[in-house]
Amino acid sequence: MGGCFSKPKAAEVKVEVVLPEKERDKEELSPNGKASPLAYKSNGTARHYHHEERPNVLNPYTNPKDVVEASVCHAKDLENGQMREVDLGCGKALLIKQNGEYYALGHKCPHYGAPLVKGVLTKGRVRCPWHGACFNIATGDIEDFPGLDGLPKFQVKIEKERVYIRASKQALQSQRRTKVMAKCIALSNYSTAITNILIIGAGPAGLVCAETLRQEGFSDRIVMCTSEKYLPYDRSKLSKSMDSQADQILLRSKEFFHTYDIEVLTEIQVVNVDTKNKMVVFKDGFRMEYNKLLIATGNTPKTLMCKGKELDNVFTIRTPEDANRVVKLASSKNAVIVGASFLGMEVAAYLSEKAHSVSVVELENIPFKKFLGEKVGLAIMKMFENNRVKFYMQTEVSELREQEGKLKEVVLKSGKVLRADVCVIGIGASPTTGFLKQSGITIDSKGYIPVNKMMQTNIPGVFAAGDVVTFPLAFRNNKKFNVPHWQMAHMQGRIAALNMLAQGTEINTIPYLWTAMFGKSLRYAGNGEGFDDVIIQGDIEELKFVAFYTRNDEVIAVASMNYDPIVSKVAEVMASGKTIRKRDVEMFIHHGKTGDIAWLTGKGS
Ligand SMILES: Cc1cc2nc3c(=O)[nH]c(=O)nc-3n(C[C@H](O)[C@H](O)[C@H](O)COP(=O)(O)OP(=O)(O)OC[C@H]3O[C@@H](n4cnc5c(N)ncnc54)[C@H](O)[C@@H]3O)c2cc1C
Ligand code: FES
Repeated sequence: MGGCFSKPKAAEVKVEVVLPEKERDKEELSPNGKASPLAYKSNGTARHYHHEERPNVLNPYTNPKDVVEASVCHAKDLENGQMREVDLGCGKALLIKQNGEYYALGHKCPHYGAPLVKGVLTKGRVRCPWHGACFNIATGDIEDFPGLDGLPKFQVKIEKERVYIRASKQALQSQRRTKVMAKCIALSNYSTAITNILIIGAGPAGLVCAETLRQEGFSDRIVMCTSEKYLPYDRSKLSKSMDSQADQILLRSKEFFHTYDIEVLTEIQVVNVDTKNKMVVFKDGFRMEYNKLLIATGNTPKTLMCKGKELDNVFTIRTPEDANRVVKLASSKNAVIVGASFLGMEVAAYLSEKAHSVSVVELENIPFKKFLGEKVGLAIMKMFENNRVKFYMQTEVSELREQEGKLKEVVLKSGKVLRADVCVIGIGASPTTGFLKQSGITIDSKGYIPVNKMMQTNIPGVFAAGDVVTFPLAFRNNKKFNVPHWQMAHMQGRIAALNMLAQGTEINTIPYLWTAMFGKSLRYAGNGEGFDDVIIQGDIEELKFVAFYTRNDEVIAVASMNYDPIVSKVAEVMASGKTIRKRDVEMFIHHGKTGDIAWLTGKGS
């Protein structure tokens, strides 16, 4: 077993930290029903923080040298509902006016640094134009994902009709704020075998769950385990910047986990979960008892079933090593990608500059046809062909041939033989739930764990989140979907944590996804499963468009390229509970009549 923490001491005391449900409800919710910060003691009682014992937060305004105050504009320069990037001399801030109030926050999205001024301002929050993270304008807190941190919040005052911002220089530089978090106070509990919260999986769902627990003041033991050898990292980069080393894409540093007492056990695989005895069994025989459990084991890439599938130089992309090795092997050589999935196409795009040849083999006749429709799929295919990628469509692999133990050729059912020094398989993935067969946790026919809106499984105290679940998607009439996106895993991890603390919080988010190929990003919000029409605005040939996916009379998803921030706008309308009608979009696009969708009139950039 590897780990962020050294192997813990032997168990001495078993500490019961469960609150009776009734008491929990009373303690954990303030009279107005909102959560308040709690600390949990190891004797099983819960208590609110005393002011002076809240985890250390530096007051940014104590030392005048660390603070800058600047007049940034005239009060009349900003209308209600407007945002503006302002310069304080040693850094910029985002100034917002809403309902007559001014707010100042960090101006860059802490996820990948998008300029939030180009995002979407709605009631009380701003949504990032790139991948849809949302920030509360009054607190800077992150309310929807991706990303882990919130925005720093700055002081604003109006004096003689001028707007002044007072900000910590350090916060202006960092442009991010990690939320106040509790630490573990259950000192006597560091046993090998007992934890309060056990999280299986150290992807975004697991990590956000652990962080949310600490943010909410949970101060008992949290153990997160992963079969990989790294602390949580940004897996979405593996197919977009394939030569990234693991330490360049870590989501949090080792020090972070130490500081907040989140134990991460690496290279350790859970092989069985005994829900009756609240215990998990690891591959090496090690056992650990838990009080509450999160299953966030993601999915496992599918492999080919044909001859030669186990050859060297045949890969699925799951770890930094996979990605790094593919880049090395493909350099000036022949690469074959099987499956025109998001992953396969991102890999093909990345390798097209490095490899001698890149071929994509796909069962369908057009890439992304089911997901994005024919027109968008064809336009993307053309972009690939213009970049030297060759497609072999409506066929599949019949054999992978070797020479001296290494891949040499990919033989297609169509009879075509492709020279191949490396082959990447991107034909989908299945939920990693095989180890749960004996657990009593319900698994559906496709291997997913069905959960309710609170991420609860059929077993009390056992939660599941991320790629491994199906859950009721509120905006699609609570039909159960599996949504294997980076954003969704974050949100579900958060909801699971809140409900481990009995906060009764239901998931209500709009799925948001992105992909990047040849320096162009495609953004997507909603859930287009079963769409029956696509309405496109813009220039699809130039890849500057927005596509609305409709079912009956309703817009159920939107995709765009070079048309920001339209997808974030649509996501905000959907998040507000409003239905976007197909006829309104058509009226707007064909006749320029905005009617009910005036929000759409700010065209893309
Ligand atoms: C190459 C690639 C690129 C992607 N790009 C994008 C993108 O651009 N946009 C997007 O929205 N999504 C993208 N995705 C999807 C996104 O990464 C997933 O939706 C997300 O990682 C799911 O998070 P998760 O926490 O559910 O699981 P994962 O991130 O898959 O993590 C699962 C964790 O469980 C652990 N685990 C599994 N089984 C066990 C076991 N038995 N015992 C112990 N530990 C176990 C694993 O080691 C891992 O730590 C991409 C995925 C891949 C593979
Ligand atoms: S840069 Fe803002 S969500 Fe990604």
